[in-house]
Amino acid sequence: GSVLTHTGACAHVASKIYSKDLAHRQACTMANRSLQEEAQHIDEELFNEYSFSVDQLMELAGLSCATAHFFASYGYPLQSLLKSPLRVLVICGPGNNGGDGLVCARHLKLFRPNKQLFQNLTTQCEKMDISFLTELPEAVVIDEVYNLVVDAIFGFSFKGAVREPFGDILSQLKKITVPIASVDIPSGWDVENGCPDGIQPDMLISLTAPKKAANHFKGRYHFLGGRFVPPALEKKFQLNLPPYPDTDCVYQLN
Ligand SMILES: NC(=O)C1=CN([C@@H]2O[C@H](COP(=O)(O)OP(=O)(O)OC[C@H]3O[C@@H](n4cnc5c(N)ncnc54)[C@H](OP(=O)(O)O)[C@@H]3O)[C@@H](O)[C@H]2O)[C@@H](O)CC1
Ligand SMILES: [K+]
Repeated sequence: GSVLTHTGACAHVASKIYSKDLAHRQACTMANRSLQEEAQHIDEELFNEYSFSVDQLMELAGLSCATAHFFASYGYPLQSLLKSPLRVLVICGPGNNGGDGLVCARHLKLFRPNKQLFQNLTTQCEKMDISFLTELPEAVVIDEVYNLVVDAIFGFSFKGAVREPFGDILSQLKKITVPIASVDIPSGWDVENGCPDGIQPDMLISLTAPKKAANHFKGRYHFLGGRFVPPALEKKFQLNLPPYPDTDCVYQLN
């Protein structure tokens, strides 16, 4: 796998009960406050009230993403992944969504920003011989070399018009034909309203709970990951999370 960072992975039918719950939750939430705010409130409570550290949650989030890609290899039959060996390009943005991408890359291999956390994640990737790119290859090169692109550029804190160099990166991603797997939210999408002209990933791994923009997701695989929400927090925010089976850290929604 390769990682591109910038400064700064099956049952097929979604659980009908869960879909209803999701619709119910979204109806409730829309009446109260925006889901971008809700995601940020849940994030704050996990850290402040429940004493989790960002490293802990990021590790679980990244592991969910890597596991979702593994499950999806059943959805993307290996023979359909013509390029051999399997190569995954993980594109990491400047925030915690990018951190999830770095963890995902490490788990997939069995990741450079300034913060110590990202430096540590980068060291862990380098020690596993995961190569780092400083520039995004041309769309034709990505199509030729990689089987899958992991989009870990922006998560729930993205807002406003996309700033460079990310606008250019997202434009390139709109031209590729290899499937894109987006971590938490397709990058560049408005967290609530989506983005009809934006990238259209084939897979979405929602973390903690699907964000409102997930209603606009048209790809084939939607997973929920991040099995770390304490029951009291789930109840408070009426998340109605589905029952993760056994020890699974991802749940396929569709
Ligand atoms: N419990 C949880 O919830 C967990 C959450 N986790 C993960 O964290 C993610 C949220 O992470 P996050 O809050 O660090 O922000 P994220 O979305 O990565 O991006 C912020 C960066 O983007 C930039 N930026 C923003 N808008 C921009 C624009 N228009 N154009 C260009 N740049 C723009 C912004 O720059 P700034 O505006 O600050 O200058 C900043 O650098 C969440 O989705 C999930 O994946 C898990 O790790 C663990 C558990
Ligand atoms: K993303």
